[in-house]
Amino acid sequence: MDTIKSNRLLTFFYTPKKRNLYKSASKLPGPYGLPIVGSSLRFLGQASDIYKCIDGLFLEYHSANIFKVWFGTKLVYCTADAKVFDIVFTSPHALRKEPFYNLGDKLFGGGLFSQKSIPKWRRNRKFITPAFNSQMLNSFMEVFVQRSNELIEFMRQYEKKKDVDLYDFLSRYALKTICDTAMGVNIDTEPEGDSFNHWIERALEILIERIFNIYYQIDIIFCNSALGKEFLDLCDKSRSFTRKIIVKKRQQMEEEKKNKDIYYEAAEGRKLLTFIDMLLKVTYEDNKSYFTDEEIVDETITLMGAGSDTTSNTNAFALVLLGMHQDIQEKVLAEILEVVGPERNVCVDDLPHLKFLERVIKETLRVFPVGPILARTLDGDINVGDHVLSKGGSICFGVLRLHRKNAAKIQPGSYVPFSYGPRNCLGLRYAMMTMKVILATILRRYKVFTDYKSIEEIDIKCSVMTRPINGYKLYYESRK
Ligand code: HEM
Repeated sequence: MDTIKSNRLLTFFYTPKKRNLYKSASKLPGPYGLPIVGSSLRFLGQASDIYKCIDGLFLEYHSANIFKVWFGTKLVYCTADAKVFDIVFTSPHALRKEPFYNLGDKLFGGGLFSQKSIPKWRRNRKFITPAFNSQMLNSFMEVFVQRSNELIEFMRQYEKKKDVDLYDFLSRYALKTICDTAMGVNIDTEPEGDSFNHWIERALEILIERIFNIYYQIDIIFCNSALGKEFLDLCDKSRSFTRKIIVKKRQQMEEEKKNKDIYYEAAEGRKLLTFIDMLLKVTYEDNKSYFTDEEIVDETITLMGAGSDTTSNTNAFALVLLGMHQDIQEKVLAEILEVVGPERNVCVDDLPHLKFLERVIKETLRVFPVGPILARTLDGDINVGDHVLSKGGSICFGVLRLHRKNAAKIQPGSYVPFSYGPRNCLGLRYAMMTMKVILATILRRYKVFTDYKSIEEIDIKCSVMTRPINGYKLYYESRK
Protein backbone atom coordinates (compact mmCIF):
# COMPACT_ATOMS: atom_id res chain seq x y z
CA MET A 1 0.00 0.00 0.00
CA ASP A 2 1.12 3.53 -0.62
CA THR A 3 1.86 4.38 2.99
CA ILE A 4 2.40 8.09 2.45
CA LYS A 5 -1.07 8.51 0.98
CA SER A 6 -2.79 6.36 3.56
CA ASN A 7 -1.00 8.18 6.38
CA ARG A 8 -2.13 11.44 4.91
CA LEU A 9 -5.70 10.21 5.13
CA LEU A 10 -5.43 8.89 8.65
CA THR A 11 -3.40 11.55 10.41
CA PHE A 12 -5.34 14.76 10.28
CA PHE A 13 -3.74 16.56 13.18
CA TYR A 14 -3.31 20.19 13.82
CA THR A 15 0.48 20.23 13.35
CA PRO A 16 2.51 23.44 13.68
CA LYS A 17 3.55 22.95 10.04
CA LYS A 18 -0.08 23.26 8.99
CA ARG A 19 -0.90 26.20 11.24
CA ASN A 20 -0.36 28.73 8.43
CA LEU A 21 -2.63 26.72 6.14
CA TYR A 22 -5.51 26.73 8.62
CA LYS A 23 -4.99 30.42 9.29
CA SER A 24 -5.00 31.22 5.59
CA ALA A 25 -8.04 28.99 4.96
CA SER A 26 -10.05 30.53 7.78
CA LYS A 27 -10.15 33.86 5.90
CA LEU A 28 -11.66 32.34 2.76
CA PRO A 29 -15.18 31.22 1.87
CA GLY A 30 -15.74 27.68 0.68
CA PRO A 31 -17.96 24.63 1.01
CA TYR A 32 -18.46 22.89 4.34
CA GLY A 33 -15.91 20.14 5.02
CA LEU A 34 -16.04 17.12 7.33
CA PRO A 35 -13.06 16.11 9.46
CA ILE A 36 -10.51 13.98 7.58
CA VAL A 37 -12.38 13.82 4.25
CA GLY A 38 -13.09 17.55 3.99
CA SER A 39 -15.43 18.23 1.03
CA SER A 40 -14.10 15.37 -1.05
CA LEU A 41 -17.26 13.24 -0.91
CA ARG A 42 -19.19 15.68 -3.08
CA PHE A 43 -16.83 14.93 -6.02
CA LEU A 44 -17.47 11.17 -6.13
CA GLY A 45 -18.73 10.09 -9.56
CA GLN A 46 -17.88 9.99 -13.21
CA ALA A 47 -15.89 12.54 -15.21
CA SER A 48 -19.10 14.35 -16.27
CA ASP A 49 -20.48 14.65 -12.70
CA ILE A 50 -17.09 15.75 -11.38
CA TYR A 51 -16.78 18.66 -13.77
CA LYS A 52 -20.35 19.77 -13.08
CA CYS A 53 -19.53 19.77 -9.38
CA ILE A 54 -16.32 21.80 -9.82
CA ASP A 55 -17.98 24.26 -12.17
CA GLY A 56 -20.90 24.54 -9.75
CA LEU A 57 -18.49 25.64 -7.01
CA PHE A 58 -16.88 28.22 -9.29
CA LEU A 59 -20.34 29.63 -10.02
CA GLU A 60 -21.42 29.55 -6.37
CA TYR A 61 -18.31 31.46 -5.21
CA HIS A 62 -17.98 33.66 -8.31
CA SER A 63 -18.00 36.82 -6.20
CA ALA A 64 -14.87 35.77 -4.26
CA ASN A 65 -11.46 36.13 -5.94
CA ILE A 66 -10.38 32.94 -4.20
CA PHE A 67 -12.33 30.27 -2.37
CA LYS A 68 -11.12 27.19 -0.55
CA VAL A 69 -11.91 23.49 -0.78
CA TRP A 70 -10.59 21.00 1.76
CA PHE A 71 -9.94 17.88 -0.26
CA GLY A 72 -9.22 15.39 2.48
CA THR A 73 -6.48 17.08 4.48
CA LYS A 74 -5.31 19.06 1.51
CA LEU A 75 -6.14 22.75 1.23
CA VAL A 76 -6.97 23.68 -2.37
CA TYR A 77 -7.24 27.38 -3.23
CA CYS A 78 -9.61 27.81 -6.17
CA THR A 79 -9.71 30.84 -8.42
CA ALA A 80 -10.76 32.11 -11.83
CA ASP A 81 -9.04 35.45 -11.34
CA ALA A 82 -6.61 36.62 -14.05
CA LYS A 83 -4.47 38.62 -11.59
CA VAL A 84 -4.00 35.64 -9.28
CA PHE A 85 -3.25 33.42 -12.29
CA ASP A 86 -0.60 35.85 -13.47
CA ILE A 87 1.15 36.07 -10.09
CA VAL A 88 1.06 32.34 -9.36
CA PHE A 89 1.99 31.02 -12.81
CA THR A 90 5.06 33.21 -13.01
CA SER A 91 6.15 32.48 -9.43
CA PRO A 92 9.12 30.18 -8.76
CA HIS A 93 7.06 28.75 -5.86
CA ALA A 94 4.42 27.26 -8.14
CA LEU A 95 6.41 25.33 -10.72
CA ARG A 96 5.38 21.93 -9.44
CA LYS A 97 2.17 20.37 -10.72
CA GLU A 98 -0.38 19.38 -8.09
CA PRO A 99 0.66 15.85 -6.91
CA PHE A 100 -2.71 14.55 -8.20
CA TYR A 101 -1.11 14.61 -11.66
CA ASN A 102 1.28 11.91 -10.40
CA LEU A 103 -1.59 9.48 -9.90
CA GLY A 104 -1.16 9.15 -13.68
CA ASP A 105 2.51 8.20 -13.44
CA LYS A 106 1.82 4.67 -14.62
CA LEU A 107 0.87 6.25 -17.94
CA PHE A 108 3.13 9.27 -18.45
CA GLY A 109 5.81 8.55 -15.82
CA GLY A 110 8.06 11.55 -15.32
CA GLY A 111 7.49 13.08 -18.77
CA LEU A 112 7.73 16.87 -19.07
CA PHE A 113 4.04 17.41 -18.40
CA SER A 114 3.95 15.73 -14.99
CA GLN A 115 7.62 15.73 -13.94
CA LYS A 116 7.70 16.51 -10.21
CA SER A 117 11.43 17.12 -9.76
CA ILE A 118 11.96 20.74 -10.75
CA PRO A 119 15.71 20.41 -11.53
CA LYS A 120 14.94 17.42 -13.77
CA TRP A 121 12.01 19.22 -15.44
CA ARG A 122 14.23 22.29 -16.06
CA ARG A 123 16.99 20.16 -17.58
CA ASN A 124 14.59 18.17 -19.80
CA ARG A 125 12.60 21.21 -20.91
CA LYS A 126 15.83 22.95 -21.96
CA PHE A 127 16.93 19.82 -23.74
CA ILE A 128 13.66 19.20 -25.64
CA THR A 129 12.71 22.81 -26.54
CA PRO A 130 15.06 23.09 -29.60
CA ALA A 131 13.20 20.17 -31.20
CA PHE A 132 10.32 22.65 -31.78
CA ASN A 133 12.26 25.73 -32.94
CA SER A 134 11.20 27.70 -36.05
CA GLN A 135 13.52 25.87 -38.42
CA MET A 136 12.20 22.50 -37.21
CA LEU A 137 8.57 23.65 -37.40
CA ASN A 138 8.99 24.90 -40.96
CA SER A 139 10.51 21.56 -41.92
CA PHE A 140 7.34 19.83 -40.58
CA MET A 141 5.11 21.74 -42.99
CA GLU A 142 5.36 19.13 -45.74
CA VAL A 143 4.07 16.45 -43.34
CA PHE A 144 1.24 18.68 -42.04
CA VAL A 145 0.06 19.18 -45.62
CA GLN A 146 0.45 15.55 -46.70
CA ARG A 147 -1.39 14.17 -43.67
CA SER A 148 -4.19 16.75 -44.03
CA ASN A 149 -4.64 15.73 -47.67
CA GLU A 150 -4.80 12.08 -46.66
CA LEU A 151 -7.37 12.95 -44.01
CA ILE A 152 -9.74 14.67 -46.46
CA GLU A 153 -9.45 11.71 -48.84
CA PHE A 154 -10.24 9.32 -45.98
CA MET A 155 -13.23 11.47 -44.99
CA ARG A 156 -14.78 11.08 -48.43
CA GLN A 157 -16.29 7.68 -47.70
CA TYR A 158 -18.24 9.04 -44.68
CA GLU A 159 -19.67 12.11 -46.38
CA LYS A 160 -23.19 13.13 -45.24
CA LYS A 161 -23.27 10.35 -42.63
CA LYS A 162 -24.65 11.71 -39.39
CA ASP A 163 -23.21 9.07 -37.07
CA VAL A 164 -19.65 9.72 -38.19
CA ASP A 165 -17.02 10.29 -35.48
CA LEU A 166 -14.98 13.04 -37.11
CA TYR A 167 -13.03 13.56 -33.90
CA ASP A 168 -11.74 9.99 -34.18
CA PHE A 169 -10.44 10.67 -37.73
CA LEU A 170 -8.84 13.94 -36.64
CA SER A 171 -7.06 12.33 -33.71
CA ARG A 172 -5.82 9.36 -35.77
CA TYR A 173 -4.25 11.70 -38.30
CA ALA A 174 -2.88 13.98 -35.58
CA LEU A 175 -1.12 10.98 -34.02
CA LYS A 176 0.37 9.97 -37.36
CA THR A 177 1.52 13.57 -37.80
CA ILE A 178 3.23 13.86 -34.40
CA CYS A 179 4.96 10.50 -34.98
CA ASP A 180 6.15 11.60 -38.45
CA THR A 181 7.36 14.99 -37.23
CA ALA A 182 8.63 14.68 -33.65
CA MET A 183 9.91 11.14 -34.18
CA GLY A 184 10.43 10.63 -37.86
CA VAL A 185 8.55 7.32 -37.57
CA ASN A 186 5.73 6.29 -39.88
CA ILE A 187 3.03 4.34 -38.00
CA ASP A 188 0.73 3.61 -40.96
CA THR A 189 1.34 -0.12 -40.71
CA GLU A 190 0.96 -0.31 -36.92
CA PRO A 191 -2.54 -1.55 -36.02
CA GLU A 192 -2.28 -0.03 -32.52
CA GLY A 193 -2.07 3.42 -34.15
CA ASP A 194 -5.87 3.50 -34.52
CA SER A 195 -6.47 2.56 -30.88
CA PHE A 196 -3.77 4.54 -29.07
CA ASN A 197 -5.79 7.76 -28.72
CA HIS A 198 -8.82 5.80 -27.46
CA TRP A 199 -6.66 4.15 -24.83
CA ILE A 200 -5.24 7.51 -23.71
CA GLU A 201 -8.68 9.13 -23.71
CA ARG A 202 -10.20 6.39 -21.56
CA ALA A 203 -7.15 6.30 -19.26
CA LEU A 204 -7.44 10.06 -18.68
CA GLU A 205 -11.13 9.73 -17.95
CA ILE A 206 -10.38 7.08 -15.33
CA LEU A 207 -7.56 9.23 -13.97
CA ILE A 208 -9.99 12.09 -13.30
CA GLU A 209 -12.34 9.69 -11.49
CA ARG A 210 -9.40 8.47 -9.43
CA ILE A 211 -8.14 11.96 -8.58
CA PHE A 212 -11.51 13.03 -7.24
CA ASN A 213 -12.30 9.82 -5.40
CA ILE A 214 -10.64 9.99 -2.00
CA TYR A 215 -10.76 6.19 -1.59
CA TYR A 216 -9.04 5.62 -4.94
CA GLN A 217 -6.11 7.75 -3.79
CA ILE A 218 -4.94 4.64 -1.93
CA ASP A 219 -3.07 2.47 -4.42
CA ILE A 220 -4.23 -0.89 -3.06
CA ILE A 221 -7.91 0.07 -3.28
CA PHE A 222 -7.62 1.58 -6.76
CA CYS A 223 -5.42 -1.14 -8.28
CA ASN A 224 -7.78 -3.87 -7.09
CA SER A 225 -10.93 -2.14 -8.35
CA ALA A 226 -12.38 -2.87 -11.82
CA LEU A 227 -11.56 0.73 -12.81
CA GLY A 228 -7.98 0.37 -11.58
CA LYS A 229 -7.47 -2.86 -13.50
CA GLU A 230 -8.82 -1.25 -16.65
CA PHE A 231 -6.48 1.73 -16.12
CA LEU A 232 -3.42 -0.48 -15.67
CA ASP A 233 -4.30 -2.45 -18.79
CA LEU A 234 -4.65 0.78 -20.82
CA CYS A 235 -1.30 2.05 -19.49
CA ASP A 236 0.32 -1.23 -20.37
CA LYS A 237 -1.00 -1.21 -23.94
CA SER A 238 -0.16 2.47 -24.53
CA ARG A 239 3.38 2.16 -23.17
CA SER A 240 4.03 -1.07 -25.10
CA PHE A 241 3.02 0.67 -28.31
CA THR A 242 5.30 3.61 -27.45
CA ARG A 243 8.20 1.20 -26.78
CA LYS A 244 7.54 -0.42 -30.15
CA ILE A 245 7.84 2.95 -31.88
CA ILE A 246 11.11 3.68 -30.09
CA VAL A 247 12.52 0.28 -31.11
CA LYS A 248 11.44 0.97 -34.70
CA LYS A 249 13.17 4.33 -34.54
CA ARG A 250 16.38 2.81 -33.20
CA GLN A 251 16.42 0.23 -35.97
CA GLN A 252 15.82 2.97 -38.51
CA MET A 253 18.73 4.97 -37.10
CA GLU A 254 21.04 1.95 -37.22
CA GLU A 255 20.15 1.49 -40.89
CA GLU A 256 20.74 5.16 -41.64
CA LYS A 257 24.08 5.08 -39.86
CA LYS A 258 25.30 2.27 -42.08
CA ASN A 259 25.09 4.65 -44.98
CA LYS A 260 26.04 7.93 -43.43
CA ASP A 261 26.69 9.63 -40.12
CA ILE A 262 23.43 11.44 -39.35
CA TYR A 263 24.86 13.19 -36.31
CA TYR A 264 27.82 14.43 -38.26
CA GLU A 265 25.34 15.80 -40.79
CA ALA A 266 23.37 17.39 -37.98
CA ALA A 267 26.52 19.04 -36.62
CA GLU A 268 27.18 20.35 -40.12
CA GLY A 269 23.67 21.79 -40.24
CA ARG A 270 22.63 19.45 -43.06
CA LYS A 271 20.16 17.44 -41.00
CA LEU A 272 17.74 18.55 -38.31
CA LEU A 273 17.48 16.28 -35.28
CA THR A 274 13.97 15.44 -34.18
CA PHE A 275 12.93 15.23 -30.55
CA ILE A 276 13.56 11.50 -30.42
CA ASP A 277 16.84 11.68 -32.38
CA MET A 278 18.08 14.00 -29.65
CA LEU A 279 16.94 11.78 -26.80
CA LEU A 280 18.42 8.64 -28.32
CA LYS A 281 21.64 10.36 -29.32
CA VAL A 282 22.37 11.74 -25.89
CA THR A 283 21.50 8.41 -24.28
CA TYR A 284 23.12 5.88 -26.58
CA GLU A 285 25.71 7.76 -28.61
CA ASP A 286 27.18 10.28 -26.20
CA ASN A 287 27.09 7.88 -23.22
CA LYS A 288 25.82 10.66 -21.00
CA SER A 289 23.16 8.46 -19.34
CA TYR A 290 20.87 11.47 -19.61
CA PHE A 291 17.71 9.38 -19.90
CA THR A 292 16.97 5.80 -18.89
CA ASP A 293 15.00 3.63 -21.33
CA GLU A 294 11.81 4.18 -19.33
CA GLU A 295 12.41 7.95 -19.20
CA ILE A 296 12.60 7.96 -23.00
CA VAL A 297 9.23 6.17 -23.03
CA ASP A 298 7.87 8.77 -20.55
CA GLU A 299 8.88 11.73 -22.73
CA THR A 300 7.72 10.05 -25.93
CA ILE A 301 4.28 9.01 -24.68
CA THR A 302 3.84 12.51 -23.18
CA LEU A 303 4.49 14.13 -26.55
CA MET A 304 2.28 11.63 -28.38
CA GLY A 305 -0.58 12.35 -25.97
CA ALA A 306 -0.05 16.11 -25.63
CA GLY A 307 0.69 16.52 -29.32
CA SER A 308 -2.32 14.78 -30.84
CA ASP A 309 -5.43 14.79 -28.66
CA THR A 310 -5.10 18.49 -27.86
CA THR A 311 -5.09 19.71 -31.46
CA SER A 312 -7.73 17.23 -32.66
CA ASN A 313 -10.00 18.22 -29.79
CA THR A 314 -9.62 21.93 -30.65
CA ASN A 315 -10.10 21.26 -34.38
CA ALA A 316 -13.29 19.31 -33.68
CA PHE A 317 -14.67 22.10 -31.46
CA ALA A 318 -13.71 24.70 -34.11
CA LEU A 319 -15.70 22.72 -36.69
CA VAL A 320 -18.64 22.55 -34.28
CA LEU A 321 -18.59 26.35 -33.88
CA LEU A 322 -18.30 26.83 -37.65
CA GLY A 323 -21.11 24.32 -38.15
CA MET A 324 -23.28 26.46 -35.87
CA HIS A 325 -22.29 29.69 -37.62
CA GLN A 326 -22.43 29.01 -41.36
CA ASP A 327 -21.84 32.70 -42.16
CA ILE A 328 -18.50 32.62 -40.30
CA GLN A 329 -17.61 29.34 -42.06
CA GLU A 330 -18.15 31.08 -45.41
CA LYS A 331 -15.91 33.98 -44.33
CA VAL A 332 -13.15 31.53 -43.36
CA LEU A 333 -13.53 29.81 -46.73
CA ALA A 334 -13.32 33.13 -48.56
CA GLU A 335 -10.05 33.90 -46.76
CA ILE A 336 -8.61 30.47 -47.60
CA LEU A 337 -9.51 30.92 -51.27
CA GLU A 338 -8.01 34.39 -51.31
CA VAL A 339 -4.75 33.40 -49.58
CA VAL A 340 -4.18 29.83 -50.82
CA GLY A 341 -6.50 29.55 -53.82
CA PRO A 342 -8.72 26.64 -54.86
CA GLU A 343 -6.09 23.96 -55.67
CA ARG A 344 -2.61 24.62 -54.31
CA ASN A 345 -1.44 23.17 -50.97
CA VAL A 346 -1.10 25.49 -47.99
CA CYS A 347 2.52 26.63 -47.52
CA VAL A 348 4.46 28.23 -44.64
CA ASP A 349 4.15 31.72 -46.11
CA ASP A 350 0.35 31.45 -46.19
CA LEU A 351 0.04 30.88 -42.45
CA PRO A 352 0.44 34.49 -41.20
CA HIS A 353 -2.14 35.59 -43.78
CA LEU A 354 -4.84 33.19 -42.53
CA LYS A 355 -5.75 35.77 -39.91
CA PHE A 356 -9.49 35.17 -39.70
CA LEU A 357 -8.94 31.42 -39.38
CA GLU A 358 -6.50 32.15 -36.55
CA ARG A 359 -9.18 34.20 -34.79
CA VAL A 360 -11.59 31.29 -35.12
CA ILE A 361 -9.04 28.91 -33.54
CA LYS A 362 -8.37 31.39 -30.73
CA GLU A 363 -12.07 31.86 -30.07
CA THR A 364 -12.48 28.07 -29.99
CA LEU A 365 -9.72 27.84 -27.39
CA ARG A 366 -11.41 30.56 -25.38
CA VAL A 367 -14.78 28.84 -25.24
CA PHE A 368 -13.40 25.29 -25.09
CA PRO A 369 -9.90 25.51 -23.57
CA VAL A 370 -8.19 22.11 -23.77
CA GLY A 371 -7.36 22.25 -20.05
CA PRO A 372 -10.55 23.50 -18.29
CA ILE A 373 -8.77 23.42 -14.95
CA LEU A 374 -5.05 23.59 -14.17
CA ALA A 375 -3.50 22.89 -10.79
CA ARG A 376 -0.19 23.51 -9.05
CA THR A 377 1.22 22.90 -5.61
CA LEU A 378 2.79 25.71 -3.61
CA ASP A 379 6.41 25.27 -2.51
CA GLY A 380 6.47 28.67 -0.83
CA ASP A 381 4.07 31.40 0.32
CA ILE A 382 2.76 33.59 -2.50
CA ASN A 383 1.30 37.02 -1.86
CA VAL A 384 -1.51 37.70 -4.34
CA GLY A 385 -2.44 41.15 -3.01
CA ASP A 386 -5.32 40.77 -0.60
CA HIS A 387 -4.32 37.25 0.44
CA VAL A 388 -1.25 35.10 1.09
CA LEU A 389 -1.45 31.61 -0.39
CA SER A 390 0.38 29.35 2.03
CA LYS A 391 3.15 26.92 1.28
CA GLY A 392 1.85 23.35 1.32
CA GLY A 393 -1.49 24.28 -0.22
CA SER A 394 -2.51 23.65 -3.81
CA ILE A 395 -4.09 25.97 -6.31
CA CYS A 396 -6.76 25.11 -8.86
CA PHE A 397 -7.46 27.49 -11.78
CA GLY A 398 -10.81 27.51 -13.48
CA VAL A 399 -9.54 28.35 -16.97
CA LEU A 400 -12.90 27.67 -18.62
CA ARG A 401 -14.66 29.90 -16.07
CA LEU A 402 -12.05 32.64 -16.53
CA HIS A 403 -12.44 32.48 -20.32
CA ARG A 404 -16.23 32.63 -20.20
CA LYS A 405 -16.43 35.53 -17.74
CA ASN A 406 -18.71 38.39 -18.45
CA ALA A 407 -16.93 40.76 -20.87
CA ALA A 408 -17.24 43.58 -18.31
CA LYS A 409 -15.04 41.61 -15.89
CA ILE A 410 -12.32 40.75 -18.39
CA GLN A 411 -8.90 41.94 -17.25
CA PRO A 412 -5.59 41.71 -19.11
CA GLY A 413 -4.27 38.15 -18.87
CA SER A 414 -7.75 36.62 -19.03
CA TYR A 415 -6.88 34.40 -21.98
CA VAL A 416 -4.62 31.49 -21.08
CA PRO A 417 -5.39 28.43 -23.27
CA PHE A 418 -1.73 27.42 -23.39
CA SER A 419 -1.15 28.46 -19.77
CA TYR A 420 1.87 30.74 -19.36
CA GLY A 421 5.01 31.33 -17.36
CA PRO A 422 7.92 28.89 -17.39
CA ARG A 423 5.66 25.83 -17.47
CA ASN A 424 3.52 26.90 -20.39
CA CYS A 425 2.76 24.70 -23.39
CA LEU A 426 5.88 23.55 -25.20
CA GLY A 427 3.94 22.84 -28.39
CA LEU A 428 2.08 26.16 -28.76
CA ARG A 429 3.57 27.09 -32.14
CA TYR A 430 3.46 23.52 -33.42
CA ALA A 431 -0.22 23.37 -32.45
CA MET A 432 -1.18 26.64 -34.15
CA MET A 433 0.60 25.65 -37.36
CA THR A 434 -0.87 22.18 -37.65
CA MET A 435 -4.40 23.33 -36.72
CA LYS A 436 -4.34 26.05 -39.40
CA VAL A 437 -3.21 23.58 -42.07
CA ILE A 438 -5.79 20.93 -41.16
CA LEU A 439 -8.72 23.32 -40.85
CA ALA A 440 -7.85 25.16 -44.08
CA THR A 441 -7.58 21.83 -45.93
CA ILE A 442 -10.85 20.45 -44.56
CA LEU A 443 -12.89 23.62 -45.00
CA ARG A 444 -11.81 24.13 -48.60
CA ARG A 445 -13.07 20.64 -49.48
CA TYR A 446 -16.10 20.24 -47.19
CA LYS A 447 -18.97 22.22 -45.79
CA VAL A 448 -19.34 21.25 -42.14
CA PHE A 449 -22.54 20.98 -40.08
CA THR A 450 -23.42 20.20 -36.49
CA ASP A 451 -26.66 19.33 -34.74
CA TYR A 452 -25.80 21.72 -31.89
CA LYS A 453 -27.61 25.05 -32.07
CA SER A 454 -25.71 26.94 -29.36
CA ILE A 455 -22.68 26.69 -27.08
CA GLU A 456 -24.97 26.37 -24.06
CA GLU A 457 -26.35 23.12 -25.51
CA ILE A 458 -22.92 21.50 -25.35
CA ASP A 459 -22.52 19.79 -21.99
CA ILE A 460 -18.89 19.60 -20.99
CA LYS A 461 -16.96 17.02 -19.03
CA CYS A 462 -13.35 17.14 -17.96
CA SER A 463 -11.35 14.02 -18.81
CA VAL A 464 -8.22 16.04 -18.01
CA MET A 465 -9.13 17.69 -21.34
CA THR A 466 -12.43 19.42 -22.14
CA ARG A 467 -14.79 17.00 -23.92
CA PRO A 468 -18.42 17.19 -25.03
CA ILE A 469 -20.48 14.67 -23.03
CA ASN A 470 -22.66 13.88 -26.04
CA GLY A 471 -19.99 13.96 -28.75
CA TYR A 472 -19.29 16.62 -31.38
CA LYS A 473 -22.34 15.82 -33.58
CA LEU A 474 -20.50 16.75 -36.77
CA TYR A 475 -21.18 15.82 -40.39
CA TYR A 476 -20.08 17.27 -43.70
CA GLU A 477 -20.60 17.31 -47.45
CA SER A 478 -18.32 18.09 -50.40
CA ARG A 479 -18.33 21.67 -51.64
CA LYS A 480 -19.51 21.95 -55.19
C1 HEM B 1 -4.54 23.15 -29.00
C2 HEM B 1 -3.40 22.61 -28.65
C3 HEM B 1 -2.79 22.65 -27.29
C4 HEM B 1 -3.22 23.27 -26.15
C5 HEM B 1 -4.46 24.12 -25.94
C6 HEM B 1 -2.24 22.99 -25.12
C7 HEM B 1 -2.32 23.45 -23.82
C8 HEM B 1 -1.38 23.18 -22.84
C9 HEM B 1 -1.47 23.62 -21.48
C10 HEM B 1 -2.63 24.45 -20.90
C11 HEM B 1 -0.38 23.19 -20.82
C12 HEM B 1 -0.05 23.41 -19.34
C13 HEM B 1 -0.74 22.33 -18.54
C14 HEM B 1 -0.60 22.48 -17.05
O1 HEM B 1 -0.03 23.46 -16.56
O2 HEM B 1 -1.09 21.59 -16.35
C15 HEM B 1 0.41 22.44 -21.76
C16 HEM B 1 1.61 21.83 -21.47
C17 HEM B 1 2.34 21.09 -22.38
N1 HEM B 1 2.06 20.93 -23.73
FE1 HEM B 1 0.47 21.65 -24.73
N2 HEM B 1 -1.25 22.22 -25.66
C18 HEM B 1 -1.54 22.00 -26.98
C19 HEM B 1 -0.78 21.30 -27.89
C20 HEM B 1 0.44 20.74 -27.64
C21 HEM B 1 1.28 20.11 -28.62
C22 HEM B 1 0.95 20.00 -30.11
C23 HEM B 1 2.38 19.66 -27.98
C24 HEM B 1 3.59 18.96 -28.52
C25 HEM B 1 3.99 19.00 -29.75
C26 HEM B 1 2.25 20.02 -26.57
C27 HEM B 1 3.15 19.72 -25.58
C28 HEM B 1 3.03 20.13 -24.27
C29 HEM B 1 4.00 19.77 -23.24
C30 HEM B 1 5.24 18.90 -23.42
C31 HEM B 1 3.56 20.37 -22.06
C32 HEM B 1 4.24 20.33 -20.69
C33 HEM B 1 5.18 21.50 -20.58
C34 HEM B 1 5.94 21.56 -19.26
O3 HEM B 1 5.39 21.23 -18.21
O4 HEM B 1 7.08 22.02 -19.32
N3 HEM B 1 1.06 20.69 -26.41
N4 HEM B 1 -0.21 22.46 -23.00
